[in-house]
Amino acid sequence: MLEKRSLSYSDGPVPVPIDDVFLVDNVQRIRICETDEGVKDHGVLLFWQVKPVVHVFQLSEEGPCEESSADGQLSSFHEWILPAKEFDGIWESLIYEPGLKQRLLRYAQSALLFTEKGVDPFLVSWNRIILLHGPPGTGKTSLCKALAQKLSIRFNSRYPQCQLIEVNAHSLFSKWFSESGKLVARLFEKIQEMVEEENNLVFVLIDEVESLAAARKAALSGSEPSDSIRVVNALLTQMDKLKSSPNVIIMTTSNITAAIDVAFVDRADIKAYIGPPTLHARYEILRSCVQELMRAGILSDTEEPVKFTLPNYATAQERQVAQGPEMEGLCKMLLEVAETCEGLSGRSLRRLPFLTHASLADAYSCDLAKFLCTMRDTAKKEQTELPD
Ligand SMILES: Nc1ncnc2c1ncn2[C@@H]1O[C@H](COP(=O)(O)OP(=O)(O)OP(=O)(O)O)[C@@H](O)[C@H]1O
Repeated sequence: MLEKRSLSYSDGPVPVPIDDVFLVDNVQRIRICETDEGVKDHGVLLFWQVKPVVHVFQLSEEGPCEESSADGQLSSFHEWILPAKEFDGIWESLIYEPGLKQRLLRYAQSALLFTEKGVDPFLVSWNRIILLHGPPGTGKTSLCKALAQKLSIRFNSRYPQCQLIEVNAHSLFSKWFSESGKLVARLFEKIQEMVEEENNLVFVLIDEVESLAAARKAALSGSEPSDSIRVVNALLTQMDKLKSSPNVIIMTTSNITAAIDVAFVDRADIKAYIGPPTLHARYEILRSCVQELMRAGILSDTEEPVKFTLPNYATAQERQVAQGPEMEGLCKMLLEVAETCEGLSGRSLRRLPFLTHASLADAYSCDLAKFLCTMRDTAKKEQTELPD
């Protein structure tokens, strides 16, 4: 398709060409990604200057498989077959400062490549452990899932099967430590089983990893039974054991870095701070929300969904909006809302358009300018409710 049609492409979806029967019959959608890096200053590369890499995949619709303990009380982990339908589109929906997502992706790719090529770990060491930390609601868990999904697609010729095991550390260390020991053992037995199959790529996501530290500290202060410390140690040892398996990547998240077990932080190769969204990210997050409300026909006076696209941050910032003064006004308002939202998390931003809509007097007819005005007021209200 790329060779036949002489068109230029940028990152984003490409409609499946209706004149290509084979594609129409077999392909649901096509997306171009990561062209930005090779192209400087909005330049265009010719076809012979690029080497396109095509990944074809089918999403699994199986859903999560839940593992609960013998008494059925605690659910210790969820298992997903990747690429999963549920994680489709998360990568694109997460907006951070330029380069962050790429850095994580490249790191994981290098880690898998080093193992694949048999680099001696005594000479060059790497751990395949990622730690994302930062305030709540900044998309850490989603980013881990999106990264796993992306890698499962990128590496599907080497690893035709891919799984994500999502463990909630808090549930592992919650109440009964004697029970926790068994949970950890069972969990890692299961992971080990998967890892032994060399065509399997396994991602282990441990959320709220700071509860490890809490458990160890409580044990040291004597307020918890001493086997809690054994549980933490067991987990660390098991993680070390997994290190020798080439086909596993451990991803962890935490809301507070200071509290994470030092022994653990040290093991992580990449420690990325995921902070509250910058102005650029806030504008883009809100723009994608507004765009979706227009697509769904919620933001329009007429029955027809609105078809125009709001300009991106760079264009809005430079005030070079080509579509005329009305659009320039809308951009300015959206920028103002984004400025007002300073300090709000990505999660609150994605909720803001909903709260705005709920506070409208007439929910069935709302034009964009009025909506943006109300959104600014709602954002101010949300701001005042932020903790100090
Ligand atoms: N930078 C961002 N860009 C786009 N959406 C975001 C961003 N940050 C957060 N979100 C939205 O917030 C939601 C919550 O994210 P997620 O649960 O992954 O955050 P978290 O950092 O793991 O939170 P917590 O620490 O409270 O578990 C996501 O589904 C996403 O829609």
